[in-house]
Amino acid sequence: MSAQNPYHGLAFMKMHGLGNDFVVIDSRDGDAVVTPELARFLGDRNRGVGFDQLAELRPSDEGDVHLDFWNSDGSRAGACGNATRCAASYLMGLNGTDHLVLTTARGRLSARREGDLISVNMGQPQRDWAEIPLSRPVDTDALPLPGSPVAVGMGNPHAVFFVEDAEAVDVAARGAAVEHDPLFPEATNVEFAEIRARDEIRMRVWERGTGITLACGSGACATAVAAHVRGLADRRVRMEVDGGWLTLDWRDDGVWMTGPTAHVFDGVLRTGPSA
Ligand SMILES: N[C@H](CCC[C@H](N)C(=O)O)C(=O)O
Repeated sequence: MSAQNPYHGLAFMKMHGLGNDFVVIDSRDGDAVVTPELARFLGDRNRGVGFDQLAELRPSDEGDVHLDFWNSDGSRAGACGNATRCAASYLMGLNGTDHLVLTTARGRLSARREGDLISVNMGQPQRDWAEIPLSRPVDTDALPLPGSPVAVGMGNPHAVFFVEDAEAVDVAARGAAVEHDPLFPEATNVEFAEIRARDEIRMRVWERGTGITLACGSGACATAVAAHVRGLADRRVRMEVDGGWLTLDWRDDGVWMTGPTAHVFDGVLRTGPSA
């Protein structure tokens, strides 16, 4: 008989924001447990649980909670807006509060309950964003030209392409081609945005380390920033992603993102990656 797996008994929660789905592990009271192997195991939709990102809750000296994020390929993500909103909703429920402060790799983020929705301030876009000059020879079949992307940092990298018709984009082919382009030394998340009006954008996303997802909160923030920087949209926009609608508002104190969250079920592992 084989020895019991060391992850036997590990409790987790399954949550999503607009179908951007997460496994959330609350490790505030003990040691951190997540490793790249555990992330890959839990992220496997056939042999594990399945998620777009894994979030681990840790104690925080500077806020109510600290969050660490992983992608389903085991890589780390510096930011995850929808998982931040989900974790905030969970903790607000536990604490009986409508406001809290979360710390992540990029710093302190404020979250608020707004009726049924949760808002988080994802901070200011990082100042290294820029128009990317695609001056070197480009394989136009591989990159979604015409139009060079706007690179926006929201604690993680994003390349936002503006397109005439977001539905017509082959997100899997184009996204995968851009994700590991040498322009992006840390690889990149890739957004395809169609401007419908100055206050409405349709966006589809290819996430670094995960692939197509139904929503990407930091990507939605990056898209709103990119659209405003290009002069295409106001600072406050509604955004339709594959999983529903978000509101983005680039204020003086950062980019606020508002939308729904869902806590779907809780589970307990019986097995895990082999030790
Ligand atoms: N779904 C997340 C973003 C994940 C980004 C991740 N794929 C990365 O490697 O940066 C969000 O709601 O912001």
